Amino acid sequence: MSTAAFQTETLPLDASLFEGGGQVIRICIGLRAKREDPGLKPQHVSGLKLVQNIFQADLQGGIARSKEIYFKPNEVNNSINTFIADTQTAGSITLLIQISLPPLLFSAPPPKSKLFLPPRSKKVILKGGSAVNAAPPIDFLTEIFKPIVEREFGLNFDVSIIRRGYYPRGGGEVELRVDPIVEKSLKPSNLVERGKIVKFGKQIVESASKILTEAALFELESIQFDIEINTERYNTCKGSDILLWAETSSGCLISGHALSDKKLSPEEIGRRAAEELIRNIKHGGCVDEYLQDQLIMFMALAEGKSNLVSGPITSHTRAAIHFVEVMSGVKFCIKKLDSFDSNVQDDKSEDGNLYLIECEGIGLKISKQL
Ligand SMILES: Nc1ncnc2c1ncn2[C@@H]1O[C@H](COP(=O)(O)OP(=O)(O)OP(=O)(O)O)[C@@H](O)[C@H]1O
Repeated sequence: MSTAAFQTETLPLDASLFEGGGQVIRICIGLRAKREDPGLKPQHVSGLKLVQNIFQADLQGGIARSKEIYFKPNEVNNSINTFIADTQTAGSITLLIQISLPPLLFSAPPPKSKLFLPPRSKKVILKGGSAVNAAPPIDFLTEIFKPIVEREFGLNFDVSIIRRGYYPRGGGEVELRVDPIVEKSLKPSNLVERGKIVKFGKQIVESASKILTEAALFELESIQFDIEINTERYNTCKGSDILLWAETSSGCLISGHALSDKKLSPEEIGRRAAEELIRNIKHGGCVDEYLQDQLIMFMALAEGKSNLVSGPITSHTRAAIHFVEVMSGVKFCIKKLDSFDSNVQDDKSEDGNLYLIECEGIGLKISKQL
């Protein structure tokens, strides 16, 4: 494997820097420290164990509440094609996907002969919560993250939702199937043009209420309403959530989400999702406040220069940039854009807080061993 600038020596990492959350573990198998309840949560342990299995890694301290871990990856375990990760709780399934997707993309053994056979896809069965607080809901993964990373970076994976599951019971199940990439790198992304909104979409999982949807749509009327709305609706008796998104003429997808909460009325939940979407539309960037940090690792792994125009830089993005830089040697540059009118078109940034995030990726590649 061409590991370019990737670290091969033992690297001590201080996971209390920046956001200091589970995101740090997912990026570089570090630790979450700057939290009210520091140490590993069960869902982080499940993620670590999954990656430990993929890499046949040496893992020490991989237990709940641990404040220090040692992780040393070895060869990819190519004798297993289906891995299983079960949070045993309503731990987020999508955060398990966040930790396992990059390693699975580069998990194929290097081809040994000139005769090139595509590697078999890897499957992971994931169990836990499909929409939980402070994590991507599964619909964000399928409707926003997947189409953007597949198009921008040239990778492929499939996600099948077998069952949805909510806090506190969990019980959700998702199958992830990843096509490992061999003999090529990820291509660099170029998300700089926001374009005009051409479509709104919404995905609703609800146990009872139509009010939730109506409230969200009412809120959306304040921005624009003469466009097609694509609705998907699912019924489940375990919980509800709503994902709204806007699609633009240049192919950007921008989301707003809210989860059911006993303390909130359905109107309030619908309104929150719409407010989040409107906030993310108004800044004029090409991604919402969540996709922003989720693209950083792929930008660093791709071959060549990636550009991303986004709204205000989140603390998750700053954390992702810091740890990705430490692990890969890639340098990110963030420039404030004073005027980017030609790219913002009808949706001008409210406060001019548009930023360009750039980096020259390392072009990680699994190459032939001849
Ligand atoms: N509504 C949402 N839509 C899409 N992505 C989301 C949403 N809410 C949170 N995320 C993403 O979930 C990830 C959360 O990372 P974070 O480190 O905060 O989580 P964590 O593992 O639960 O850690 P901790 O428990 O320490 O907070 C980030 O990548 C963030 O962008």
